[in-house]
Amino acid sequence: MSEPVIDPVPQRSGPSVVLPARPEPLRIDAATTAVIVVDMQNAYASKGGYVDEAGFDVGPAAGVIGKIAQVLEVARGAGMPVIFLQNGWDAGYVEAGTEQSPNYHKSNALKTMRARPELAGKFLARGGWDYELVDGLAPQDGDIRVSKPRYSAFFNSQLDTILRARGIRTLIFTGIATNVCVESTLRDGFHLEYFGIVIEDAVHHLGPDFIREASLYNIEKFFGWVSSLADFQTAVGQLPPAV
Ligand SMILES: NC(=O)N/C=C\C(=O)O
Repeated sequence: MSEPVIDPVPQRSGPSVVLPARPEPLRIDAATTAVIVVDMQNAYASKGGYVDEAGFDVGPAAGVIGKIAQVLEVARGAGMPVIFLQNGWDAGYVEAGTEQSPNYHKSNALKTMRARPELAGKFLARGGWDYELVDGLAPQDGDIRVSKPRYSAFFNSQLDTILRARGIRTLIFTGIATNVCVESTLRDGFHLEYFGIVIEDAVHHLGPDFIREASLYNIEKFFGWVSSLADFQTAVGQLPPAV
């Protein structure tokens, strides 16, 4: 490996490994790195969920569930914190905003429910099936769940506090959608001094395929790094098992 290895925590004390990534490899460890599972909810990954009803292709999302499960297996084995994000609002949609909020006008969930009144209250409401995490990615003891009312998990949520309180500096991103909530959260994390690494085969985009390439280019060139499931498994598998 010829590139210089970027080390977010040069003063770290415990064992660490080098994770191959684009444009450079990074040194990571279980104490200062967390896996972020972005919005793996029925809304985004299940037939009959919000994005399916809104006309997006939810089919490929199913394949991402298995990839994310493999990321979580090796991460948990090394004692790396796992944080599940869930996007949505209270059942009365107060948190979704009024016509004075851009969310009211841009959320495809809200627009679809307004256009199809029979779906009112069905999408992204806490307590409902659409808001819940998919069956194939049930949180385990010790995992952390963070709710968020907008695309970026660094606004109006506890994520930044939870990460700082644990000394987390590097975030491993998985989930849906590459080009919306994944990229939004990784970009805001960049501005908050977090090192963001997206696992390119453990994320799925919303929209045409070119938007996936565009989002990964953006992340690689300007906001973070891009790695793969296989490289993550190989690297993190070299860390000592969690006690
Ligand atoms: N999780 C996401 O990337 N969501 C994208 C759109 C939406 O929530 O309306």
